[in-house]
Amino acid sequence: MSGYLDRINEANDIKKIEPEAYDALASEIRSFIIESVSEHGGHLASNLGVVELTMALHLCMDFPNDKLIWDVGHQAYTHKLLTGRKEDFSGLRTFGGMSGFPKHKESPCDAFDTGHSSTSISAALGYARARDLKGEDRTVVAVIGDGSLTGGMAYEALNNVSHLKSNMIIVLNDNKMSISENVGGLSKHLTALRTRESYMDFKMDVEKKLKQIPHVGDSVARSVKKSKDSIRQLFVKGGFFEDFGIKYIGPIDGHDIKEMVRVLNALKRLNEPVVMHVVTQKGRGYVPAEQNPSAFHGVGSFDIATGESLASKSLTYTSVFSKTICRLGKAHPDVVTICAAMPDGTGLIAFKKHFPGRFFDVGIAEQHAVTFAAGLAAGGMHPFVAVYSSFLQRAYDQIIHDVCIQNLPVVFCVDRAGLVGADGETHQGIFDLSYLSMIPNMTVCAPKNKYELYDMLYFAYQYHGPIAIRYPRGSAYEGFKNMRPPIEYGKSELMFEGEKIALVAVGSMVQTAVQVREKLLDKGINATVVNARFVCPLDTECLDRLSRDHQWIVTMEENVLKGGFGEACGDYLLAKHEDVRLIHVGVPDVYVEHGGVDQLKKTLHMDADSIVERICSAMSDAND
Ligand SMILES: Cc1ncc(C[n+]2csc(CCOP(=O)(O)OP(=O)(O)O)c2C)c(N)n1
Ligand SMILES: CC(=O)[C@@H](O)[C@H](O)COP(=O)(O)O
Ligand SMILES: [Mg+2]
Repeated sequence: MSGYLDRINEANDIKKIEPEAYDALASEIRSFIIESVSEHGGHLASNLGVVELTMALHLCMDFPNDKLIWDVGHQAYTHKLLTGRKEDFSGLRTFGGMSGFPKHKESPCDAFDTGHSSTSISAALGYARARDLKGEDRTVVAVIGDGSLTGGMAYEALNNVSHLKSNMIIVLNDNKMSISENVGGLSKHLTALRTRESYMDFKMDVEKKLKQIPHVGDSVARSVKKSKDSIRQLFVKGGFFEDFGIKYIGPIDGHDIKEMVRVLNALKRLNEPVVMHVVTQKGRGYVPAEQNPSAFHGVGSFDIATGESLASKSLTYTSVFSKTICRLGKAHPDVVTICAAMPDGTGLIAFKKHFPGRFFDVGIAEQHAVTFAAGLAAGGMHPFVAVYSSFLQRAYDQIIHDVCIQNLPVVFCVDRAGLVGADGETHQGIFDLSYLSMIPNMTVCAPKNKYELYDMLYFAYQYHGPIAIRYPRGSAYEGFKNMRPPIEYGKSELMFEGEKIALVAVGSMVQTAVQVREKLLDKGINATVVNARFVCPLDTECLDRLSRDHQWIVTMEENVLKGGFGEACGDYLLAKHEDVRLIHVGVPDVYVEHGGVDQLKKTLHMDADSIVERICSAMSDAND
């Protein structure tokens, strides 16, 4: 390998690389990304697809003055490499190491932090307008994928872009894929744009027409005006964007650096917004990812030679949900399922296979997913919306306005609830207990193990109102198989009866509570353990009983403390039982960065050892 990548130590260094070496640099970048991701895990296929596009953008932009905003941000690895962060890949997505997403605090070249989809056009428009208002000179570019363009926010932004007419470039990175197959009318429209005859005409014509654009010389204003007319000839008429009032150019080969550089340099001189449609191949340069981009969208460590995962395979809560929802679907023809572009991640892919007519992937459109579910429920179906906790944040008003006020029977299957690990602060599912349990008519519950998830899903089908079941990413706990009393609405489960200290835990923290109990037993303390099961409504009868028999009540949840289970218990108990002493274990008032879940729990003092230490020290303080 000739070490072109080694010559890139900071932003803009790519401009020193001779054009004949661009292909070699691209292939070095690909090898580097494949190696890093094979070790640490990460978003492989999307990153491999945008190597040339990122190089072209870096050749035309001046960092950090110019602003490049990546939608979702899962495809920014080449951008990180080209802005001097090669060494940081040794800590990619690990605790204290480099994030897998753009982070302004990591580099001034990361203009805007992302993680959730469809925000880039709004943010870029904000940057462009701020530039105009302040009289600054900078290029602003948003890069949005075809999947992310299914999100409603993108259209709200395009509507505003069309109105404000600020100078900005929207690069539409079309790889014909979301995480899974892209869906819907937009996807069909992009296919039409890609395949219409003018694409070939455009490719043949582009060089000739660009040559007609005069160089920006002494009189910038005059030549810009002239060049605008020439550039205008390149735009293709009649597509969605044109109809929306925004210029459209493309489709352009997203692996042809020189062509993209020529077009970008021309577009920079325009004084209005433009969509540049590039076509890329997801997973390019790594055969297993090219063949199965969905499987290599987000991966754990894997063997480069075979593409086989090296991560240990265990039964996940997602797969328990997946199997259970299929059983429910078979038994009950009114069961319908909805996901927002996550059929694989949520485990609905099996339901789709068995009941294609009752499965709906609505694209990256959580808001629509929830109101669509409300409509289905109003129309007599029983919808199960499977969604990640952090993405459900998008649909807050829809949960209240469309589901809960009407008390409709929608089941929210909230996956990735709690700490998710390597994706970090944008993806931690640590707010749902707070944001859901404050809504009137909403029921919120969390299973302690795989059996309880099964039982809760069946319970949710019988229950006729809005109900959320939240469960974590990763392995399903298989312990306490024999502790399986039937689910009773709003009732907790007494698992171990002790004295003095009661540990009242939610979902994933039940396992930790039992570990705490064992460690306390070693110290001669026999603590009670209660599995809360329901966060909303609270089992106040149980809380009354516990506060009569115990001096300490320790609440435990994988959720922010603010507005969470502990706070709700505290509000109830302190009003009624003045003597009871409370300890609340949960996520403090901070954003939790990326890292292994166990490591994060230690750092947040949510692991069994830290909790025991805290209990012992609180007890000894109280005795002093
Ligand atoms: C609000 C929200 N919902 C879901 C996701 C999960 N997600 C991350 S990337 C992605 C697909 C994006 O597709 P596209 O924009 O085409 O990018 P590609 O991966 O194809 O490069 C999805 C659904 C998310 N990040 N944010
Ligand atoms: C970028 C993004 O939002 C998704 O790809 C997410 O990283 C998937 O997370 P899981 O790995 O938990 O499915
Ligand atoms: Mg895509």
